[in-house]
Amino acid sequence: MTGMTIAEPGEGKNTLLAVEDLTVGFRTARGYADVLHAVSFRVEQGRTTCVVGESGSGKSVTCQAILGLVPRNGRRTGGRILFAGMDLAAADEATLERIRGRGIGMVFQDPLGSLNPLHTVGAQLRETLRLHTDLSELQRQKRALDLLAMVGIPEPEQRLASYVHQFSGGMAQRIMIAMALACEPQLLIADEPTTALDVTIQAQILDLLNRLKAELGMAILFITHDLGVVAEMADTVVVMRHGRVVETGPAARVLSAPEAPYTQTLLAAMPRLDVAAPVYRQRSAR
Ligand SMILES: Nc1ncnc2c1ncn2[C@@H]1O[C@H](COP(=O)(O)OP(=O)(O)OP(=O)(O)O)[C@@H](O)[C@H]1O
Repeated sequence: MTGMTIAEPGEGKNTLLAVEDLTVGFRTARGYADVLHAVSFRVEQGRTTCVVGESGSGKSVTCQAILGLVPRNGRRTGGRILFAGMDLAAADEATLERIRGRGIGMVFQDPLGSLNPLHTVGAQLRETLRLHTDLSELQRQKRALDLLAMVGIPEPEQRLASYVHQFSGGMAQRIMIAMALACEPQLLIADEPTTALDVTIQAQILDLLNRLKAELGMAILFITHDLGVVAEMADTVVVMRHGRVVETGPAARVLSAPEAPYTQTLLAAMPRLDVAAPVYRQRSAR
C-alpha cells in the first residue's frame, strides 16, 4: 500500500483515527478563508466519537478532509490524518480510493442521493464487493443477502431485486449502511445519517448502528448537530464551533459537566439532557 506509515510515539495503541491540527480553507468569490482551524481529535477502535456543533461549524468539511473529498475550491493547508498509522493527508488518490472502499465506510444524510436509482440494490452491493474484495460471484450474492439481513431488511432475497426508490427513508438508510459495511470497514463515518428521518425511525437506525458496532467491533465517527443523538451514541464527544474544537472528552463527562461555555450553552438549550439517555428515547418516541 502506498502512503506514509508513521510511528506515533504519543498515540494510544487503540487509536484508529487521529486528526491532528487539521486546517482547511476555501476560495470563494469573496477571497480565501480557513474554515477549519487546527482541528484535532481521535477515534478509538470499536468506539463511537460524536462530532457535534451547529450548522457551519465545520463538521462535514472535517469528514470530507478525512476521506480526501474536500470540494475543488477547498484545500487542506495543514495537519495530519492518521488512519491505522497511515497519513491519509499524504496519501495518493489510488490509496484514498482503496481506503474509502475497504477501510472506511460512509453513510450520509440522504441515502436516495447516495445510491444509484438505475440499478437494483443487489447489483450495487455486488458491484461494491466485486471492486473491493476477492469474493467469487456466488460468494458476492450470498454476502449481499447476508448484508441485507444484517441491517434488518425483511425478505432480503426479494429486496435485492428492488430499486432504492421502492424503499421508505428508514429502509433506504439501512441499505446505505449495508453498502457502507459491505467490505467490513474498521471505521464507519456517518454524517447526520438520521436527520432526515422521523424520530421513531431515527431511534431504530441509532439502535442498528450501536448493535453493528458491538457485533462487528468497528469504530464510528458520527456527525450530528443533535445532543440527544450524542447521548444515545457517543463514547467520546468533540464539540466544534466556527471551525474549532472547543471541547473534547468522554461523553459521560462532557454531557454532565461541560467545561467550555459553548458546550454549556448547547446543553442548556437541550431540556432534560441532564437525565440519562433512555429518557431521551422515551421523549423522542412520543
Ligand atoms: N465548497 C465550499 N466552498 C466554500 N465554503 C464552504 C464549502 N463547503 C463548506 N464551506 C464552508 O465551510 C464552513 C463549514 O461547513 P460545514 O458544511 O463543514 O459545516 P457543518 O458543521 O457540517 O454544517 P451543517 O450541519 O449545516 O452541514 C461553512 O462556513 C461553509 O460555508
